[in-house]
Amino acid sequence: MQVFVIGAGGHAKVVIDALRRAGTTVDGLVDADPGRVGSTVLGVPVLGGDEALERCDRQRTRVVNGIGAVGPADLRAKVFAAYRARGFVFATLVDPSAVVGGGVVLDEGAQILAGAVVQTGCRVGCDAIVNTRAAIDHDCHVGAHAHIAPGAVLSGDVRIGERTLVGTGATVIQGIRIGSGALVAAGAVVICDVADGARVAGNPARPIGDEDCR
Ligand SMILES: CC(=O)SCCNC(=O)CCNC(=O)[C@H](O)C(C)(C)COP(=O)(O)OP(=O)(O)OC[C@H]1O[C@@H](n2cnc3c(N)ncnc32)[C@H](O)[C@@H]1OP(=O)(O)O
Repeated sequence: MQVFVIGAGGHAKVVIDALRRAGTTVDGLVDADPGRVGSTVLGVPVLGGDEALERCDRQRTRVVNGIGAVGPADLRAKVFAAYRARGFVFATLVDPSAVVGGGVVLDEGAQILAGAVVQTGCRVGCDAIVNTRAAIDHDCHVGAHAHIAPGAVLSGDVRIGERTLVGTGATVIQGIRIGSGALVAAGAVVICDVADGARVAGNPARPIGDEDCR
């Protein structure tokens, strides 16, 4: 099986490193920036733009999303959809230092990174990231393309909508529902539900901008 990482920035670097720890060789990177073609990331060559993989046998190729997200993950989701439409399959990635409980469901392309903990009964949606040392307790559902950033904590039975960012070091108490395309700021403590598209920050988390925290 050949493995290619999409993107050649910081998240791609972390993903390559995790894949190697898991015993997987990365054959190349693709990146939309023509200026990066011919360069290397951790010794892995940037082969070209999206067209670079066109002739790959889809059955013998896996791709890994190396595009990070510091807000709602619109670009990451768009790239995932475009590659799926071209017949590519995304590899699911679990860093060997992560703990994944019994019965956890990881959908296609989910990424569980170094030191993360995903407790029993959780589901991590397509292309979602559980980043470095994030902790997700029992029975949480993380939506497709959502990003649980480094050190964030979800207590039990939390729901996170698609493309939502739960920022670095944020804490979400048990049973909370956070909508799609939302943003929880770094360090926030979320004690009430958050609407689709809302941005919240602080302890307790309150809206920044015009959105409601219900
Ligand atoms: C491996 C990796 O690197 S993964 C990366 C993960 N990254 C993150 O988690 C970053 C999450 N982003 C944040 O927390 C950002 O600060 C954001 C998105 C919430 C705000 O960013 P911006 O849109 O640029 O807003 P801005 O910095 O102008 O702040 C707007 C207001 O919110 C406040 N604010 C911003 N961030 C926070 C925060 N984390 N906690 C509390 N208040 C905050 C600001 O003080 C400001 O308040 P004011 O209007 O009273 O002055």
